[in-house]
Amino acid sequence: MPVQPVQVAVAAAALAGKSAKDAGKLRAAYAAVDRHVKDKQVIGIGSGSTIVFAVDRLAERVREENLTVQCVPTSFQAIQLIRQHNLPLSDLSATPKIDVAIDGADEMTPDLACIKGGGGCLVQEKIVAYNSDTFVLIADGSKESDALGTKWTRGVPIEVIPMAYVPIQKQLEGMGATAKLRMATSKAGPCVTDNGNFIIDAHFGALQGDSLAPAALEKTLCMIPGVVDCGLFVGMAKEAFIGREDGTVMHYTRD
Ligand SMILES: O=C[C@H](O)[C@H](O)[C@H](O)COP(=O)(O)O
Repeated sequence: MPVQPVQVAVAAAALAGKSAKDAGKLRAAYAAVDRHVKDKQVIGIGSGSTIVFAVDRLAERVREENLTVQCVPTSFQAIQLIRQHNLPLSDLSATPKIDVAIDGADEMTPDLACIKGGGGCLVQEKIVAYNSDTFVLIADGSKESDALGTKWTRGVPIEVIPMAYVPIQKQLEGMGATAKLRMATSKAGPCVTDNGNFIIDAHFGALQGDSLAPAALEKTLCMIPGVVDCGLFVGMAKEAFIGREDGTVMHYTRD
């Protein structure tokens, strides 16, 4: 897969006080917004910490260039970000065809397969990505990986219907995974998603080999009754911008 460095113009003030990791997220986010956002587009807004920088830059460009855009959120967090920046909020009913969706990733391989859902948002993210002409990942350099499951070892997030979580957990354990029900922080009990479901984090080790290859595992997991979707996104992203700690931004493209 082609990968090459790209130039990104970022004002020094935007980087002031940021850690090298956050600066990497910011540069990646700015690179994606600057290359992909155009007037009159419908834009999918992802979730997580990296997308915050993308929405900042999007709002700046909308103000400065007087752009007209529609923003389709992938989570409640994204709705809040869109509203806080006074950007036009849309949804898939009003604007079912998205021009470009931009979103973060927890781990990504050079073929742009990735694990998502570390922040509990994956189902709406996958729907928005699927309905986009172009799905673009943004991340800092810690997310680059040769094999999924080797850097992000908390497990593949799997969103499940609450009444089915125990049999699904047992099935995942039978497949050799360490499968944990994700618990909430600052609330007693399980983490409840924006869709009212639970998340099981299933760690299988490196996702390699016939049955554990990301594409095969994604299909297997999504076939289990009670599974709504999983955080494996394979063959979806067309491009990724990765901001490394040395200040470079690498641009991955998939043929
Ligand atoms: O559930 C969260 C989403 O999938 C995020 O896009 C993913 O976890 C990456 O988040 P961050 O940008 O904070 O690394």
